[in-house]
Amino acid sequence: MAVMTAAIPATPLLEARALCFHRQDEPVFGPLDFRLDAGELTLIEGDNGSGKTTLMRILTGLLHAEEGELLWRGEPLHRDRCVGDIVFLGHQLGLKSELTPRENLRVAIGLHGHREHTDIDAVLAQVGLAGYGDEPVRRLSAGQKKRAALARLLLIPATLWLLDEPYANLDRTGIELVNRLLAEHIARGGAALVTSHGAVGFHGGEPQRIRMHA
Ligand SMILES: Nc1ncnc2c1ncn2[C@@H]1O[C@H](COP(=O)(O)OP(=O)(O)OP(=O)(O)O)[C@@H](O)[C@H]1O
Repeated sequence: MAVMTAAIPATPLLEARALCFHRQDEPVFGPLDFRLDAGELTLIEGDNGSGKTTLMRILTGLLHAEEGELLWRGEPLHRDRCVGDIVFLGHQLGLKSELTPRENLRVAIGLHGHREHTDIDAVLAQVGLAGYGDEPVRRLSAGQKKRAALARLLLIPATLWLLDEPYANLDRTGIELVNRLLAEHIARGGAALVTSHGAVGFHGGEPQRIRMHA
């Protein structure tokens, strides 16, 4: 006799259920529902001011959404529980301008851990900063600073990348670099939420989309 077994849906990496955010009682966005699984890339789309950066800040624990649920691996998302597992690259790149890229990367590894089989020199070369590792960050161009921030993504073992306008300030090879890094991250079972006002030339198939509106 054949035994029928119902498929049990796997717990998503990240799930939002009826998530809403208000400022001074004015809605910024929501209710928002989405799920993100390992090996998936999702684009967050919306007009200026629709709440994309706000959502990213909520996901990193910098802001709190009073309404709705946010689950990380099936449990309420708390910053302490996902330190090192979620990394945010926003408009502020999180680099100390007096330190060199190499020193900044050492700090990042010290705070968030070190991904296996990676080293700083190889990663600097990968992002096009070979020869700039020992320059203070303040002497780098905007695009070079962005590349130094992208290098951090490669060195720490985070599963979820939150990238807010990752293509800003990058030239054509930099844009290709972001697309390649995303494709590799997704292929090794990582996940990414990405905002962009430009077209995203992601190589790993058609991404999911979240549309933000108040
Ligand atoms: N620090 C703040 N204090 C008060 N209101 C803010 C603050 N930051 C953002 N807002 C407001 O929250 C709303 C959402 O802003 P947010 O930066 O999340 O939008 P966004 O979709 O990322 O916009 P953009 O596409 O322009 O980057 C906007 O109306 C904005 O004015």
